[in-house]
Amino acid sequence: MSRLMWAVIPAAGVGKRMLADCPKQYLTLAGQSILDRSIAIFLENPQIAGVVVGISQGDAYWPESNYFSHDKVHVVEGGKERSDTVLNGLKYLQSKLDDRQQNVLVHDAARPLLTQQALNRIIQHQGDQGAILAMPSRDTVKWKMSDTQQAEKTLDRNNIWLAQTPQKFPLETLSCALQQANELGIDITDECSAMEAAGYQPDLIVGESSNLKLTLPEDLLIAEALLSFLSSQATTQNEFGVQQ
Ligand SMILES: Nc1ccn([C@@H]2O[C@H](COP(=O)(O)OP(=O)(O)OP(=O)(O)O)[C@@H](O)[C@H]2O)c(=O)n1
Ligand SMILES: C[C@](O)(CO)[C@H](O)COP(=O)(O)O
Repeated sequence: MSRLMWAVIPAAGVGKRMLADCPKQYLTLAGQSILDRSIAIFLENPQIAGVVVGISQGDAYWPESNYFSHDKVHVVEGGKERSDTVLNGLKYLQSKLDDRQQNVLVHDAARPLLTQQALNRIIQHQGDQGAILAMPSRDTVKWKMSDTQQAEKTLDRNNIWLAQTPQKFPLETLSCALQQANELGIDITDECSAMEAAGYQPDLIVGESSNLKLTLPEDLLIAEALLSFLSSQATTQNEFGVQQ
């Protein structure tokens, strides 16, 4: 039997673009907080050992979570940037795990609609340079001129993939790649960027368009609709997506 996997969930952002009166991970979707939904997805998967959540210092909302004192949920302090929060989570795992090169998953708290099918796809993926969930672009993609609001060219969309989470990498390699990117001042918005900068070529696994990152106020409305769509699908499909 393969070893159980750890997940790091960065949840220390302020959600500026959401324009809400609390950090967006504490807004509720059908009665449950976005953060609790994200944590629950991992705890419900039998291949997950535990979850490390990055929480801001003095976060007054976290104690209200259903997972505040759950034995499989461990908390680390959030950092200034998302990558700093992730690094804190990785450092915690490095101090806890014997095999420091075991694969770990990193997933945004702000993506509460990840399905078990997509999570299983990335957990089961075999490959030595890591992997991420991503979606092929379905739009025509323009490259904008740097100085004006004009199109300079059209990119080949076959080569454009939009990054999602979870992203899966060997613990020590990812930690080194993130630290190196920090030291070199490279702008890192996901783990894969750090790995690319360190010379790796992670695999792209097809994600799901429903695995939305809740960023803007209107995303909440879309998420409510997707949630009810996914719930109706779940009652008619098994974990392999087969109609029952
Ligand atoms: N210093 C930070 C910044 C972000 N995050 C987390 O990283 C994920 C993805 O980031 P994003 O969607 O950009 O969240 P925010 O930074 O909160 O949003 P905004 O940029 O609108 O402020 C979120 O789960 C967020 O809580 C984090 O743990 N630590
Ligand atoms: C990691 C991520 O979710 C991949 O899409 C994303 O990079 C998070 O940060 P963003 O820069 O706010 O999209």
